[in-house]
Amino acid sequence: MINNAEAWRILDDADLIYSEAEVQAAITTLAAAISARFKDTTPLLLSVMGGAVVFTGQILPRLYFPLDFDYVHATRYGKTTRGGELEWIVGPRESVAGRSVLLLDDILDEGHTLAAIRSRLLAMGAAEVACAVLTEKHTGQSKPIRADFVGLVLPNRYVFGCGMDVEGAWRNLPAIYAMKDGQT
Ligand SMILES: O=P(O)(O)OC[C@H]1O[C@H](OP(=O)(O)OP(=O)(O)O)[C@H](O)[C@@H]1O
Ligand SMILES: Nc1nc2[nH]cnc2c(=O)[nH]1
Repeated sequence: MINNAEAWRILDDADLIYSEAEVQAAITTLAAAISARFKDTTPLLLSVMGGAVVFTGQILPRLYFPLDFDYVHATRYGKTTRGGELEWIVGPRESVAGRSVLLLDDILDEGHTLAAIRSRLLAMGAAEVACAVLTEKHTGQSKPIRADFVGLVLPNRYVFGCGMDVEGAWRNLPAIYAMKDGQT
């Protein structure tokens, strides 16, 4: 992880993209839409660790339907700002077979992470896989997956806060920031 002084310098130089109040409003709106869709279903919610930890903890108490909860852990950015091969740390359990699954993640960027997780779940027999993301980045490129629920749209910059890290740091921030251009 980056050192303390470097982490503070990155935050000092960053631009605020969404305030804590804007993030909370988006999560409330998302929770209402997801609750309307799943109220008769009892889906399995799968949180994609580690970036989804904040989004998951904040949206779960706002969801108003019976649900099962579990997680998968996969990463393709590691401590860098560029995506690579997806590394599985904890895969889905066999019990996904036959289930209606809702994936929760912090960000849909190029889409490779959620596309790979979705494919694996379907190969394991999941009945359907939907995706809810706190944020989606406008990359200007086509993506291998579309999210069913998107909270906030992001510019094409490396962002952090609300579960998203910059070189391991700042997942804990309640707002969303973009790194100064040229720092990635
Ligand atoms: O749409 P993509 O371009 O595939 O990127 C999205 C993924 O990138 C981040 O995970 P990361 O690999 O950084 O691991 P983390 O969850 O531990 O931060 C984020 O949590 C998403 O899962
Ligand atoms: N922290 C962080 N993780 C990501 N994963 C994919 N895109 C991003 C991003 O902009 N920031």
